[in-house]
Amino acid sequence: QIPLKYGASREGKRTDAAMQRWRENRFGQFIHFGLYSLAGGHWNGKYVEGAAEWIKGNARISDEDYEALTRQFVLPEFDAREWARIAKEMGVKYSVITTKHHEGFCLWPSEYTDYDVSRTPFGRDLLKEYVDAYTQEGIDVYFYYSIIDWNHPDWRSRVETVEDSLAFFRYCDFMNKQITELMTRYPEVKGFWFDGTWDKSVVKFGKITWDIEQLMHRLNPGIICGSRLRVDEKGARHFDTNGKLMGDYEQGWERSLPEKAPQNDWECVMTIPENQWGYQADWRGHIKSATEIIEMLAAATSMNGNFVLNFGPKGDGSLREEEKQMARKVGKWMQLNGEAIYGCVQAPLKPQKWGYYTRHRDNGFVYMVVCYQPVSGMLKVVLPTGSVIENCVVLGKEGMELKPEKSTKNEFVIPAPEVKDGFPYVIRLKLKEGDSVGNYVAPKV
Ligand SMILES: COc1ccc([C@H]2[C@H](O)[C@H](O)[C@H](C)N2C)cc1
Repeated sequence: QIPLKYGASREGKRTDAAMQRWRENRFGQFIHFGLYSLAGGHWNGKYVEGAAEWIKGNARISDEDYEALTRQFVLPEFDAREWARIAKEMGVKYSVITTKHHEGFCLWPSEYTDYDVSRTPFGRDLLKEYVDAYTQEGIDVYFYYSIIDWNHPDWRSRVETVEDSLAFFRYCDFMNKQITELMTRYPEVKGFWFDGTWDKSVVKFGKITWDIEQLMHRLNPGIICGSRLRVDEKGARHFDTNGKLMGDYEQGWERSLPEKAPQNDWECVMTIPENQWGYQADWRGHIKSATEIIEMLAAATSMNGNFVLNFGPKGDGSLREEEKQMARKVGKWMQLNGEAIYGCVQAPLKPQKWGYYTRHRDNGFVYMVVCYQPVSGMLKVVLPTGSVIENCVVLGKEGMELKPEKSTKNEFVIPAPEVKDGFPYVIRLKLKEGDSVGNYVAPKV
C-alpha cells in the first residue's frame, strides 16, 4: 500500500438507502441526445463510419459547420413525457441522460456557456422537461457529463505548457460551476455518469476528479458516482494505485459483461447495435434482439450488477421505431418476470448451463432464468445437501407446477416446460422452510 492523497475516498460497498435503491433498480436506460443526433451518423449525404456521437471528428467537420447544427435544433417531435412513457413501458427504474457529451453542447440553459439549448430555435430547458417527466413516471434520473469538451476554448486534451495549464484550470473551474449548476437546478438528480477521463490532461491532474467527488458530496452526500470519473495522483483510473475501487461502483463495463461476479457493485452499459450511442440513421452489423438484451439483464442481475440499455433519439426529438419495439418486447417480459430482476442478487448456487440464477433479496425465492433449453428436456439444479424444493412454478404459468426429481444426493432435475415464444422463461423455486436461500450458508460456487 503506498500513501495516496487522491485515491479511493472510501472502501467497500456503500450501505446507505440511496445506494441500496440504485442496487434494487437493476435495470436502467441511457439516453444519448445532442447536436450529433441531428446528423444521424451522416454528413453531406454520406454515411460516416464510427460512433454517430463522434461524427465531428469522424467526418472532420469544422467548428463553424458543426456549430451551425444549433440552428437546426428545433425538435418538432420532442415530448419528454413520451420518452418517459416508453421508458416506463420497458420497465427501467432509472435513466441516464447526456447533459453534455464530448461535443460540449448542453441540454440545459447553462449560465456558463452559450453553447446550449437556450441558443437554439427549440429554446426550452430540455433537461428540466426530461427530469420532470421521468420523475413523474417514478424513474430515477442520472446525469451523464463529459469532462472532455471539444467546444470549450480552455479544454486541453494534454497539458504541456504553462499556457495549457492556465487554460485547463480555467476549464476545471467552468466544469465545477456546471456540475454545481446541474445539482442545484435539478435537485432530483440521483447521481452522475462521468465520461471522457482518458485524456492525458485528466490523467496527469487526477486531483481534479477528487475535487469533483468532494464538491458533489458537499452538495448532496447521497449522490451516486461510478469509478469512471476517478483518476488518482499517479494516473490510475477506476481502481487507485493500491487497487482500491474509486467511486461507488465499477463503471468500466462498457458494452461488456464480466465472466463472474465482481466483488464491487458494478454496472454494464449496452448499445443495441455494435457501437452507436447517438442516433445513427443507418444501423449496420448485428442489432441485438430483445431476447439477447433480456439475457444480458438476467446475467448482470445474477452477478450483482446493473444493466443500462442505450437509446439514441432522432434529431426531430422522437424515438426511433426499433427502440420503441425493443421497449415493448422487453417491457412485456418484465411485466411477467420482473420479480426475478428487481431487488434481486446473485444466488449462492453453482451456475448451470441453462442460464442464470437470481435470488430475491428478501422474499426467499430463487429464480432460474432459462435461456438455453436443454436437448435432454431436463434442467439440472444442484442445491446444498439436505435442501428440499417445496414449490416450483413457471412465472406467468403459476398454475402449471413442475415436479423436480432427485437425481443424486443433492442434485435435482426439473422437466423443462415447453416454451416456444423465443424469450427466456423463469422458474421460481421455493426451498423448504429453514433452507430458504436467504439464510443458509451457500457452498462456495
Ligand atoms: C472505444 O472508445 C470509446 C467508446 C465509447 C465512448 C463513449 C461513447 O461516446 C458513449 O458516450 C459511451 C457511454 N462512452 C464510453 C468513448 C470512447
